[in-house]
Amino acid sequence: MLRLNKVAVGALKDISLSLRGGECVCLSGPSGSGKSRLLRAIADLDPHQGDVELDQTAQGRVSGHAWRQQVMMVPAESQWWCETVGEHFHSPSEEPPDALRFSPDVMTWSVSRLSSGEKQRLALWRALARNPRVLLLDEPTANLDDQMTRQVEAWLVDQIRRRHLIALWVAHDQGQIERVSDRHLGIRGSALERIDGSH
Ligand SMILES: Nc1ncnc2c1ncn2[C@@H]1O[C@H](COP(=O)(O)OP(=O)(O)OP(=O)(O)O)[C@@H](O)[C@H]1O
Repeated sequence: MLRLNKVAVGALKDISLSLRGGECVCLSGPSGSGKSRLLRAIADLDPHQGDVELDQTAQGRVSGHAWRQQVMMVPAESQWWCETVGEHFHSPSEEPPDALRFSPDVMTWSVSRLSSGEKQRLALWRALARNPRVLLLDEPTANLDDQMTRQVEAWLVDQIRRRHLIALWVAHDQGQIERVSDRHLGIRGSALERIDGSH
């Protein structure tokens, strides 16, 4: 269980929330309303007020590095710091999941050739390959076409269910939110509200 207790970051105040394993919670809100900042605060990448706790371990009790091994954020723009794709994985011999539609030699690819959509799919795989407890997804399909979006959505939801991951997923597209979310929270001013019609 991931718990936020009275978290305040940027314009958001008093955010209290519990997220369970295997549950996919979508977060929406106007541009600039603070979605990415909230994810960064949960990942201990931005300073904030209030408490964040994972399975009774408070964020402040472990190093940022150790926290982020469990609480993995996949930002909208992924970072790549080595020359080849495989150097970013602990097990470069791993086969790419079918849903991501890569050829088996993708680990040998140079990062410089990657399209934005390839980077996005690889960043998702890289995050899951590290076996986190929590996935913080910032518009994970923003660079993908409709068909690939559906495939990646289905793959992510399946991974979230099977691995019992805690997932907070920033999304703008109402259709996507309806397809993937168990719960839909929207930013309204400084607060989070449950959006009507979420199941
Ligand atoms: N480190 C920071 N210090 C001060 N202000 C920041 C910082 N990071 C972001 N902001 C500001 O906080 C606000 C929220 O930014 P954030 O990136 O969280 O928005 P968002 O809801 O994710 O928007 P979008 O949908 O456009 O990606 C913006 O006005 C942004 O300029």
